Amino acid sequence: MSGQLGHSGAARVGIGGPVGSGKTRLLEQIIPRFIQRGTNIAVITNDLVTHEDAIRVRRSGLIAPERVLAVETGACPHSAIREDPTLNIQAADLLEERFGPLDLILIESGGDNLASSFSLDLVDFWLFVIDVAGGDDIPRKRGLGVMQCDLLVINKTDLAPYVGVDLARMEQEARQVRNGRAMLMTNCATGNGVDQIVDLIAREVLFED
Ligand SMILES: Nc1nc2c(ncn2[C@@H]2O[C@H](COP(=O)(O)OP(=O)(O)OP(=O)(O)O)[C@@H](O)[C@H]2O)c(=O)[nH]1
Repeated sequence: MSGQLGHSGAARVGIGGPVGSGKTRLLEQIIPRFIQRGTNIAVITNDLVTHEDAIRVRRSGLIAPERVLAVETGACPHSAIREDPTLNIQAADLLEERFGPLDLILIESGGDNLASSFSLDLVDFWLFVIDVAGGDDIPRKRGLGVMQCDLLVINKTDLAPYVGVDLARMEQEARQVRNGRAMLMTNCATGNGVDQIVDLIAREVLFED
């Protein structure tokens, strides 16, 4: 990211990745940490034809439910975060109007494939979440999400022994593919590694110390 936001209002951070990699769980881990820091936040979730993720986050009790908006993306989840992000931009503007000045809007994408990415008209910074159980060959496949995101998150590290994944090798291969760009490992079931993600967003996106 350039150090300048491409729009007025809150910083916008996207969370994308394959179905089931742990995007919503990561959101549930991130939200209380930012609230604890005093960051004024709101959330947008994208789902194909339901509002399931938004309902889950609203019910979590982690954030005031009215600060969570759902975008229904229809057939193609990545069109709403990349090709035509109008619905998401409108949702962000609405949250800003209702609760602004906001510091941060977290935008979770619907689960998609390894080629999904966020439009920079929509977000200032985006995370791509893959998981260990999805296979240790995922970084080697050099999908757009893995390559281009601002921060690659490898989640479900706790499952490595159960799915025969050599975590150190997976990490090393991901680092090679990322060519020095940010990458963190997490266990979002327990919250291990999530503090580092929050610190990185605070530093790189919110320009806090
Ligand atoms: N063991 C383990 N389970 C996890 C971890 N992170 C998420 N899960 C579980 O994995 C499942 C999928 O997590 P979600 O957060 O719903 O995944 P998602 O990426 O939001 O899924 P979609 O929205 O359907 O794309 C849930 O049962 C989570 O509780 C982790 O680090 N370790």
